[in-house]
Amino acid sequence: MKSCQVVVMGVSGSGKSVVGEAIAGALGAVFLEGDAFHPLANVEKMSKGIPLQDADRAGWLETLRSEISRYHETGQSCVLSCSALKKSYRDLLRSGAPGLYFLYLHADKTVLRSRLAQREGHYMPLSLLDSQLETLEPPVNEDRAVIIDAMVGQDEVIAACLQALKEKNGN
Ligand SMILES: Nc1ncnc2c1ncn2[C@@H]1O[C@H](COP(=O)(O)OP(=O)(O)O)[C@@H](O)[C@H]1O
Ligand SMILES: O=C(O)[C@H](O)[C@@H](O)[C@H](O)[C@H](O)COP(=O)(O)O
Repeated sequence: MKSCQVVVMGVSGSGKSVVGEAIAGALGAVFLEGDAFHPLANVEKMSKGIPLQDADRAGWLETLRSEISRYHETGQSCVLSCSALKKSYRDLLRSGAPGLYFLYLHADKTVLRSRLAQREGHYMPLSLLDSQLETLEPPVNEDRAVIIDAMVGQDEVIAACLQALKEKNGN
């Protein structure tokens, strides 16, 4: 199987973490939880309901870029969950791992709100969803980026992601 590096992207509640972990398992790839790489200052901000700005995200994205770069350089597969809301953030990640795939989990606000309202044990409050949606630049017509309908059941979303990678990368 050809190795690949993949980012599962989308706003809070779209399913990046659960879907990312599942597809990493199916591919025999390492799963990298993007949220685990935030500096404490970012977590504190988000916990207080303060949206992150470009400057807050810069160091975090740089860390993620160097993480996926290690996998690219050693020819190992990894799946990273990361909101990657703006094209400039995605381009930064691409610079660390040429050929990087993006799977964008798309869901509408009503679905996202209800999922976040039910999610437990996460620092990200529901109140930040609006700013996430305002900041989001969907990866339309971007190289190796696939838009996945994430409003269906989790297993269907995972299957659609794996199918997309199979078509693009032969996995
Ligand atoms: N396709 C889905 N259908 C129903 N619930 C889902 C689906 N995908 C994710 N969830 C649930 O929604 C919540 C948010 O998922 P999560 O993976 O934490 O999203 P993100 O990492 O994008 O913020 C979790 O409680 C998760 O179990
Ligand atoms: O699981 C979530 O709710 C999200 O992943 C959330 O934690 C946030 O989206 C990012 O970690 C970083 O913040 P930005 O999306 O504002 O860059």
